[in-house]
Amino acid sequence: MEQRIGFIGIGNMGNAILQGILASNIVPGTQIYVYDPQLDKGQALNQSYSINNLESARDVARESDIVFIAVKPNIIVDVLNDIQKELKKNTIVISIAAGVTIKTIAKCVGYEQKIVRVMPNTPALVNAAMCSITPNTEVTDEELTIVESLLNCIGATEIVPEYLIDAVVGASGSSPAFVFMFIEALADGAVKGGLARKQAYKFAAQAVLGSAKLLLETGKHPGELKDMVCSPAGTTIEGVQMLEEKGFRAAILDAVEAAIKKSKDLSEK
Ligand SMILES: NC(=O)C1=CN([C@@H]2O[C@H](COP(=O)(O)OP(=O)(O)OC[C@H]3O[C@@H](n4cnc5c(N)ncnc54)[C@H](O)[C@@H]3O)[C@@H](O)[C@H]2O)C=CC1
Ligand SMILES: O=C(O)[C@@H]1CCC=N1
Repeated sequence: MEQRIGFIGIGNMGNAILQGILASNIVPGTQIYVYDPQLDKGQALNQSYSINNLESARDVARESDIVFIAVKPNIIVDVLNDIQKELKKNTIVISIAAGVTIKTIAKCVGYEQKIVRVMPNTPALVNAAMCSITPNTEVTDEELTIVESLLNCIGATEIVPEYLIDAVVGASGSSPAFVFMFIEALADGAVKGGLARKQAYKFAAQAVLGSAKLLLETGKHPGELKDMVCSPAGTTIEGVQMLEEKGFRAAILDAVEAAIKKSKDLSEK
């Protein structure tokens, strides 16, 4: 890929995307420009890849053809206003901020600028992200394909219209936190049953990982896969009944709905 890629903010998510792109070798480190105030100026970052650690967000914007803005939502407007004059006509601005709309971004960088909203999740740190991608009308199909191939370096992608990003937040942006709570609870139960804590996390996490893989790879309905585990008069159906009694499905549905609502509220601010 010949484009120069910028990163403004390389915390959890920015760094995960950066590492995925570096590991995939689709862009050489010499074509990557980063700025994060938490890095010392000139600090060697990924020395073996020779990436460029610049002194300001503006410097990154000036050098880049595609720039990832991976700062917290509360400062993104300031960052966009700061870099706006440095963007070229064809620079693609990619925001991963939750609750910051394309309109808000366009107000800062101009309505003719190419803008893409992406909603990733923390499994990006282990190349297992799920990212939604939403381009504005200035982005061509060819440019969208380039953005997709960059994000495919950290996991799977789907293109969605902007009004569905809030639902993506509920389904995959925020949901890793819910899944970790589930794994923690599974392990607590196993510890109660006598398993050592460390082994309990391994059994619980591998069961979640394997179940997700089984669903994705077979394409079967989750209900059918659940039924495959429930032997007549067996152990599992006892647990299933307990989850139904305690309102497990309703609790998850409510949690996702709450995350979606918050995402919508943030977007409307
Ligand atoms: N953490 C998550 O699960 C997800 C986060 N996001 C979005 O990703 C964005 C980043 O979140 P995280 O990586 O979790 O946060 P983080 O706090 O780990 O990273 C933000 C980085 O921005 C840097 N920064 C602060 N001011 C800056 C400036 N003026 N210029 C350049 N860099 C600056 C900070 O030093 C920090 O390293 C947020 O907008 C969030 O909404 C989206 C999906 C999932
Ligand atoms: O909690 C948040 O606001 C971010 C966005 C999606 C996941 N984490």
